[in-house]
Parts: sequence; C-alpha cells; structure tokens
Amino acid sequence: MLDMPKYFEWFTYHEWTQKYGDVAHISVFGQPIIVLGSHAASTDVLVRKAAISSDRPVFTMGGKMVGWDNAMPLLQYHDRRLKKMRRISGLLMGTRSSTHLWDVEEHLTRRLIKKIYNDMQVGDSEGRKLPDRIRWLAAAIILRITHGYAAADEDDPLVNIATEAMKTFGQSVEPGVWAVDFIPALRHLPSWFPFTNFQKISREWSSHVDALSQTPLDFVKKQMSVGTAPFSLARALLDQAGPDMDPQEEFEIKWTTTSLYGAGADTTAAQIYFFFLLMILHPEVQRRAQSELDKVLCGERLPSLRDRQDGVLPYVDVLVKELIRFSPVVPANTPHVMTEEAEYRGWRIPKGAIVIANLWGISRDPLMYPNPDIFRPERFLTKAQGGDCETVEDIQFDPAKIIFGYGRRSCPGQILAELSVWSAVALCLAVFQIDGVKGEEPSPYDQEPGIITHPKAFKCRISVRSTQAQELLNSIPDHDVTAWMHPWPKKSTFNE
Ligand code: HEM
Repeated sequence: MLDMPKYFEWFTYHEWTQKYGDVAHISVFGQPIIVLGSHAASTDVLVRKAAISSDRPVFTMGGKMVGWDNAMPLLQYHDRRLKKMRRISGLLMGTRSSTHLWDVEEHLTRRLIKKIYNDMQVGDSEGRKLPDRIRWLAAAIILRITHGYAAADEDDPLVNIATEAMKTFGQSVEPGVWAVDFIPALRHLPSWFPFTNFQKISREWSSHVDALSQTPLDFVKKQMSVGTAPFSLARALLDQAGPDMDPQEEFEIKWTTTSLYGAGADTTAAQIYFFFLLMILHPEVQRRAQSELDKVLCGERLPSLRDRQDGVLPYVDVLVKELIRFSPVVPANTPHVMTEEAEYRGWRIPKGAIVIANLWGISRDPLMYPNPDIFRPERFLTKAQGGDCETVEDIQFDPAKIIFGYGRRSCPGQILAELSVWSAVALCLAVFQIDGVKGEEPSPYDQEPGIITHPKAFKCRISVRSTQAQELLNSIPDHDVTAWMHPWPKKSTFNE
C-alpha cells in the first residue's frame, strides 16, 4: 500500500503514476482508491464508463458536518436533484453563445482594475490587497448572475459572507485530510474527547455555509416582493415556482444557486491569482501579450470579450490556455466513485472504489506537453503564428479538456470561468505592468492545500503601463454607478 498523502496529493500522485504507470491503486482503511495519471485512462474510465463512474464519495466533514452535502458537487449521481441542477446550470451558462454574461464580466473586471489602481494610489505597492480584490471579483460575478446582486466596491456584506464561506469548501472536502471521512462514527465523539477539534471547526464553518445559502435568497425574495428584483437565476427559478412554492422547492432553488457559488468563486479567484504569479516569473510572456494588445487596441480602449470571440488576440488566448495547464486550480479533480464493478485493462475496479483523475499530472504529461514544467504559451501556436509548432496538427492538446474534469460530473461552469479568467488577464495586461519584488520571487509550487489550490500570498509590484493606460483607468468611474441596486445601508443586518 502506498501512503495516502495528506496535503498536496497531486504532486505525490504524479510521482506514483510516473513511476508505476498511469493507473495506480492504493487502499486507505480498506477503501480502494484508483489514481489515473493520463488523459487516455481518465477518458476510458470517467467518460466511456460514465454510467458507472459518476458518483461521489460521502464527505462526512465537508458534506454532513459543514453542510455542503446539498451542493451539486457533492450530490450522489442518482440523486434526481443533480440532473435538475446541471440542466439549469447548462441553461444559464452552458453555451459558447452565452453573451448575456459578457456585460457582467466586462463591467466587473473594469471595477477590478480600477480597484487595483486605487490601491496603488494609496500606497499598496506590494500587492497586499490583490488576493482580496480578486476574490471580490469572483464573488461579485457569481452573485450578480445568480441573484442579480450588485456588490458594493468596498466592505460589501454579502461578498464578505460569501468569501468566508468559500474558504471552507475546498478545505472541508479535501480527501485524506479528515479522519472522520474514513471513520464517520468519530463525528459522534463528545467534544471534550482528544483530537475532536474538527467538530469545533465544522461548527464554525457550517455557520458561514448557512449564511451563504440563505441570505442571498432572502435578498431576492425581498426585492421580488416590492417589484425591484433585477433578472437573475434565483428570480427566474422563484418566478417559475410561483407563489405556492413548497419548502422543498425553495430548498432546491437555494442549493442550485449556492452550488454555483461554492464551486465557482474560489476556483476562478485562484486561477486569476496564479496569473499574476506567472507574469512575475515570465516577463517575456507578459511583454509579448502586451505588444499584441497594443497593436489591436492602440491604447484607445480596453479589450472586450468581443475581441476574444473574434480571435484578434491569439497570444492572450494561448496565454490563458497555458495558465490553466500550468496551474490547474482543482489539481486532483473532485473524486468520483464507482457504482458498479468494472474491468479496465485486465484489472478489476471494485464497486465503491474512489477514482481520482490527477488533473495536475495529466496536464504535465510529457507525451502530450513536451517540457511540461516550462511555462510556454507558444506550445499552442504554429510557427507561422510565432509559436513552436510546425503545423496546426502539432498544436498541443487543449488543456481545457482536462482541467475542468471528465464525464458526467465535468464542470458546468467552464464557460463562465473561461470568460472571467480571459477578461481579467486581458484587462490587467492592457493597463498594468506586473513585476516581482527583487529577491522575493514567488514559486508556482508554493500553494495552499485544499481541493481547490491557491498560490501562497506573494509580493508583487503593479504599475500603470503608459499614459494611455492611465487615461483608460481614469475614465472608469471611481464608484460603481450600478451599485444603486445595492439594497442595504452600511452595517445593515439583512433580517430587517
Ligand atoms: C478556473 C475555474 C474552474 C475550474 C478549474 C473548475 C474545475 C472543476 C472541476 C475539475 C470539477 C470536477 C469535475 C469532475 O468531477 O470530473 C468541477 C465541478 C464543478 N464546477 Fe467547476 N471549475 C471552475 C469554475 C467554475 C465556475 C465558475 C462554476 C459555476 C459558476 C463552477 C461550477 C462547478 C460545479 C457546480 C461543479 C460540480 C459538478 C458536478 O458535481 O456534477 N466551476 N469544476
């Protein structure tokens, strides 16, 4: 038996699958765990056998104790709510033509760059506030789409609730960390018993999850009652349910929207923070992307999602591809569980086995990505486009087909995530120069543990690139003119 790593398991899994082959087997307290280290094996097991490999483990800590068990990522495959929630997510953001999301993305990403700029003006010269600003962006995007909520730029009560809750998701469902996930009876130990600190942690975290799931919905109901609710997913679902909605229906609506929040905000924020880190380490990539942006925009306007759709910024596009390949933020995927026994390459995968596609290792497979530890967007461009590949056929595999997972549980928020990351990358590079602090260069391998991984906080110097960039930043209003929708006076309690 190989030892189950407690943290940063994706690095260890990668070592195993490099050493023992792309399918590795371990057993923890009798629980079989299969680690898949290649795209081929993950496709065979999680896509071709999706009918029997799409369940989830029961997460006692994150699910039952902290309260995420009604959220989509933790629902069992045969739970009828899963199908419904995935269908609703697909309608909301499931197609490439989801242009209704563009306005939200562009408006809020502009607010992000204005906030970073304002921080610089008041002396935040080392990017100390950057992680909070990025978290704000991810929270504000999802709250706007799911609840029509216009987050205030500073100290927004709902963003605060949401950011607290989102910290708990990745940590509480991380496999291998909580003994109670392997021995559920530990949950019932009295709290004076040694090693029961997890009970205290779960109580604190579950209060954040309760607040996150209920408060935004109460906000929408309140606005609907006075006829001022802007369009949102929650309003559409509440409208559809009608005045005679039963408590179960309301419960499902609440968890549909909360699921998107729990799974979408922290991931997006982590990916954008990795972007800043990689720009510090790769000034040549930053320069090339900026020169492409300058050629297309001539310093006269900010990039837009229309530019992405029109394909006029190909280097920015491949920079984003390389960013998600190099630093996947759900590196060990979310575990799947087999509902039936299966045979694969002559081995028996037992019913109940946990299957982990190690997305980090797959996106570093040297057969798919030569020199995988080198950050190189040029791997996705032909020589004619200034890249590494002789022909279009040589262009390396699209990492978006890996890092959003496999099969029937793959990420329903992929399109929204790609829009958010692209917008943040393009707008930040259009106006800012991102540098490190001498002698304190961060490492992309210095990460926070969790099912969703973030870079450890690092120092960076952000400056405005040019006078045109300064003018563009000055043209963004200091305060969000749409925040009129923000319904509470400061320090309001939500319950009045
Ligand atoms: C860079 C950003 C993101 C990454 C890398 C990412 C990645 C993933 C991965 C790897 C999974 C598990 C797939 C599997 O089990 O095979 C997943 C599931 C999920 N994601 Fe994302 N995601 C991102 C953003 C988002 C966003 C923005 C949303 C929604 C607004 C979202 C909603 C979900 C949901 C609801 C699930 C659970 C699906 C299920 O269990 O059926 N994600 N995501």
